[in-house]
Amino acid sequence: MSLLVAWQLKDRRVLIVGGGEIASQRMDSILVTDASIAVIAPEHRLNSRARQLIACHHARITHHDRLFLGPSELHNIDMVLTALDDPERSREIVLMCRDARIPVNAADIPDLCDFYFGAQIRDGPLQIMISTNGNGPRLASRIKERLQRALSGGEGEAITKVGRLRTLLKQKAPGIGGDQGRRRMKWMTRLCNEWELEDFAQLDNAMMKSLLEDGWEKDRIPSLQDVGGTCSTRRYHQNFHSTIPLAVGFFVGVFTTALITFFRHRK
Ligand SMILES: C[C@@]1(CC(=O)O)c2cc3[nH]c(cc4nc(cc5[nH]c(cc(n2)[C@H]1CCC(=O)O)[C@@](C)(CC(=O)O)[C@@H]5CCC(=O)O)C(CC(=O)O)=C4CCC(=O)O)c(CCC(=O)O)c3CC(=O)O
Ligand SMILES: NC(=O)C1=CN([C@@H]2O[C@H](COP(=O)(O)OP(=O)(O)OC[C@H]3O[C@@H](n4cnc5c(N)ncnc54)[C@H](O)[C@@H]3O)[C@@H](O)[C@H]2O)C=CC1
Repeated sequence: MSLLVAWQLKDRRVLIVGGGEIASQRMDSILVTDASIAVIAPEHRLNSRARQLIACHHARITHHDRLFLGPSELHNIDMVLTALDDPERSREIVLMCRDARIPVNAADIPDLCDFYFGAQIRDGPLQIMISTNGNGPRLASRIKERLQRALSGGEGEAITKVGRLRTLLKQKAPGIGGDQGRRRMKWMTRLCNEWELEDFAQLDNAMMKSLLEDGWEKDRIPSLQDVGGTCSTRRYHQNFHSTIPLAVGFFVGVFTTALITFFRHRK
């Protein structure tokens, strides 16, 4: 099994060796982070996506038109990803990374990887990774599709707004730990538990202000309506869906009673 972490790559340099389909997928994944990227691969064997990414992100990606030379390529590199059609060379590069104590992923040699990629779902600050620890990559992809269907699509926006609210709250009630920190965490936890996830997406600056004034300052959790929001459609649908079986049961009951009464009267 692996340790699942969200790896921060700010101010880090990632080396991608190879320029084919898998290498271009790696570029996409690393571009989401704040790392700078070096790509070593012969120009004539870059696939169209790799070519496009290198052209569009010249401030982030530096392309070196050559085969991987040796350990000198690893100078000042924090992470290495190999995606080569040459397993022997890939293995050699992994061993060079081991010597240099640089974490490495080789797309074709799971046994030698320090970490794996996984199927990813992204929505704003929300990231979900599905790992099968090398057992079934295609199944990871199918599980991703299942999870995508279960999400509303509003989660990213809700998380962004909660992030902004937490920043405002920390400005209002600063400090790390202590009584203030405990009170802050307790209030945020209560708010996140009591509101529907989608409700947070509605928060604008004015609503955040009144949430902090009427909520945080009075040590209570106002409703979404209290701060000027409207009942979320998701909650409406959930309530609506849970009402359907009750309503059907009620009408079936009324109908059956009416039938019994009707036939009794006819006798
Ligand atoms: C160990 C790992 C190393 C790593 O790359 O980090 C690895 C290794 C290998 N994959 C191979 C094959 C395929 N990989 C995919 C797809 C994905 N592979 C991904 C990750 C990983 N692949 C890591 C483990 C992830 C885990 O935990 O399961 C995903 C999730 C993420 C990503 O690549 O970014 C991405 C789906 C992304 C998405 O759809 O969202 C497909 C299907 C397809 O292309 O649709 C196939 C063909 C069908 C099949 O084999 O299942 C082979 C060749 C096997 C052979 O020769 O037979 C090897 C090497 C080997 O196993 O020896
Ligand atoms: N992890 C995964 O999800 C998957 C991994 N793979 C494996 O990933 C590897 C790469 O696959 P693709 O991108 O489809 O291959 P590809 O054939 O499209 O690209 C290979 C690239 O490596 C470059 N290259 C080869 N030797 C090099 C060297 N010494 N220095 C620099 N660049 C070099 C080539 O110029 C080319 O750009 C394969 O070994 C394949 O088995 C394949 C499918 C899925």
